[in-house]
Amino acid sequence: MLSIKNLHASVEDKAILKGLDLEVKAGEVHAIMGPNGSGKSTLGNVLAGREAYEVTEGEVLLDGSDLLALSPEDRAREGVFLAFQYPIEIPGVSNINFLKTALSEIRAYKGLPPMEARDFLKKVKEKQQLVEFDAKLANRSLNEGFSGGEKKRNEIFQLAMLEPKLAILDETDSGLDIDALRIVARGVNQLRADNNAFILITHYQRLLEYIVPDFVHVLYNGRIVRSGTKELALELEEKGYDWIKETVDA
Ligand SMILES: Nc1ncnc2c1ncn2[C@@H]1O[C@H](COP(=O)(O)OP(=O)(O)OP(=O)(O)O)[C@@H](O)[C@H]1O
Repeated sequence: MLSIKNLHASVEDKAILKGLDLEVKAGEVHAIMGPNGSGKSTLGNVLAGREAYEVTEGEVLLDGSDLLALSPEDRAREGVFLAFQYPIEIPGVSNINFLKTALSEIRAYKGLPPMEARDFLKKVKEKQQLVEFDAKLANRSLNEGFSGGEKKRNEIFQLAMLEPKLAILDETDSGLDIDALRIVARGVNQLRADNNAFILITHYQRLLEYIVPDFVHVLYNGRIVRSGTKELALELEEKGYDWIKETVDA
């Protein structure tokens, strides 16, 4: 599904990603861990196509097509979803209207007409139940005044509604409490399927107790320097990152 080869990217002329390789297949969940400042969020931002991030070398293919050639909007239409650490608030735009517009955009891109109102509402109900999302939140303005946990719930609800091919969840922030972690975990577990993939950026071994990833990668100094299974996350928890830095820097 996603193939990243020798990716180099800079922010304000500072090289952050320095030859990153990553292969993600459909049906897989990959966790990306690594010390502060190693480039984890930068990777998410580069994949989503955010402006400040300049790719200087390498390629990213999504189902064999050049992802980097697409605008951020078209990446989203192609099914790439990036959940930010701090989702924006849009007063005056209800969650439901936002999702209706987003879904119509995705369908139009695929040459499909907008969903019938009845079908859309059925889908809203079904997905609300699936991810246990409060109907009252769905009708409020997008993220306005939402608590951290409610924003997380909303993020998972958006995921459920938009059914992206590739979801990148940046959960780096230490402000997530245990409930928010559980919300994210439950949602991801419900939505995991053979035709989608997840990249979870996280500092938490704890999150990975709830979502068992197929692979764990350590990003250090702009490259993936170690990959393994969930045992690698346990090892990191126990030993910290210094042993990895020592082997890489040696
Ligand atoms: N928009 C930006 N402007 C300037 N510098 C940036 C920007 N985005 C990232 N950087 C810099 O790039 C480096 C990598 O940041 P990034 O957020 O990707 O690391 P991270 O691995 O996610 O870190 P953390 O674990 O602390 O969240 C940092 O030195 C950061 O200051």
